[in-house]
Amino acid sequence: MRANGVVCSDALRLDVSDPLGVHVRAVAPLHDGDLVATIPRGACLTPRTTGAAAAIEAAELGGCLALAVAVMYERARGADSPWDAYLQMLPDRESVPLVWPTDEAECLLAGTELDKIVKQDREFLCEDWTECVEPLISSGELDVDLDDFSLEKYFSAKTLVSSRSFQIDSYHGFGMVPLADLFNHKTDCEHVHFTSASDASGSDDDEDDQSDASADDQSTIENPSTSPSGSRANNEDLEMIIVRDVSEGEEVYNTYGTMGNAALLHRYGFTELDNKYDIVNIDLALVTQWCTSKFSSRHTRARVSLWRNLGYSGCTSQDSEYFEIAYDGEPQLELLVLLYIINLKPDVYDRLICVAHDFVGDEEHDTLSNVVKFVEALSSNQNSEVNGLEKLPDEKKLLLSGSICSALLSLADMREGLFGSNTLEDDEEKLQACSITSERKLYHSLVLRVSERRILHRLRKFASSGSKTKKRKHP
Ligand SMILES: C[S@@+](CC[C@H](N)C(=O)[O-])C[C@H]1O[C@@H](n2cnc3c(N)ncnc32)[C@H](O)[C@@H]1O
Repeated sequence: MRANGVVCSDALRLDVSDPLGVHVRAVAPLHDGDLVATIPRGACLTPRTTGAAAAIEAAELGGCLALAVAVMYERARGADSPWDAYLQMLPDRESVPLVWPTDEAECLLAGTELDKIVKQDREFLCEDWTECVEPLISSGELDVDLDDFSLEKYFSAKTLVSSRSFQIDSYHGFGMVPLADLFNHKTDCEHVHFTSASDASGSDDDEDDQSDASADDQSTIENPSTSPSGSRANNEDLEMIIVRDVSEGEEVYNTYGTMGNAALLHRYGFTELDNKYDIVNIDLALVTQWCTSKFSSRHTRARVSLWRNLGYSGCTSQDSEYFEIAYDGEPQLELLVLLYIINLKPDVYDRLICVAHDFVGDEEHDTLSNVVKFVEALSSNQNSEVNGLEKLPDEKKLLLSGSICSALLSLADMREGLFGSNTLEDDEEKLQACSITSERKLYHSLVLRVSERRILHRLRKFASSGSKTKKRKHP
């Protein structure tokens, strides 16, 4: 296999028999360390290598937006494009939720981590198109037809960029890499790595690209050595190297990173059953909603404020703040601390706010240790608990009082309520009956729903076991 200077080992074969997409297979056994492909950087389609490079630079387009414009431009050039043969091999678009019919996406993703994100992506991409793409084409600088750069074509190009681009190096930024993008993904079991002999890949373009539908965990080329970001091109070829033995006939997998199902579906349009990197999030807004249903709004505001003054916060993205629940159902420590503070008795809370500032330590667990010790010392049942606190073997266990566990159970119910009125078992049955080939969108959205609901189930188990093993009256 040779094209545009791309060289690929004869030991690899492209299997195109699957309607769901191509697979790369080994024709002969491959061994750890084998070099299976070299790809000149100039063969990659990037904002620097495209014929539209000057216009893209003049318009100051960056990151994935610039790459999507490059893809649309080279597609519009047809046979005149040096990437014509490569582009002809690509699907028109990847079936990621961004391009699912709006009603269908809304219905299939309801309650999942992608529910809000996909709606936001659409809004941001429409803004990008109106503010950047349309003016660039209307300026006439590229001498192309606006139809080739329509909003629909922009969305399609974005799906290819999200599912097939790599961050090449600091000079090229994101690019489409022929051949390297033929390998499918397998979590933690990949056979091949994409590497460059040198140069830094640390472009910060993606940080500027707020509208990127997939800025999470962008595929990056591994660099054994790194050098400071530069503005000149590195001419060394990119390489694909075997990192795990492959038997003859076996599919050769790459890895797109360690991603949960929401990220995989968002960016690539597929999911994996039992993906240990799955998480489900609980928004801070849901916690405050629960809190105001039990206490007053004033109580809620004051307790969140104390939690913040102690140096805590949730994870943030776009305009939301949230807490992660891990695959095994364990909640993020910050959520437990917030629930702990919410549940403090008024007199304990009043004493704590006076000294909170002094309790903020360099390490998260120092702050927690200080707070818990202080609260325990004020509590009537201090004897049995204070001794155990000296070593702080596990901060999370310390926080699992009956009231916090019951708060977690309520939050699990509220989060589950976002999925609608059917049950996890209903979704599991639907998934069993669903075809991955003919009902692809339904299948992957059900895997996502089931994965997230199983985590909530494990959160309930976590909370129930916590409240059983630790019958404490405090706080
Ligand atoms: C970089 S391309 C890989 C090559 C691709 N199979 C093709 O047909 O050209 C990424 C796309 O391949 C598909 N894909 C990759 N890994 C997959 C997997 N483990 N299960 C299902 N689809 C996968 C998804 O459609 C994804 O968007």
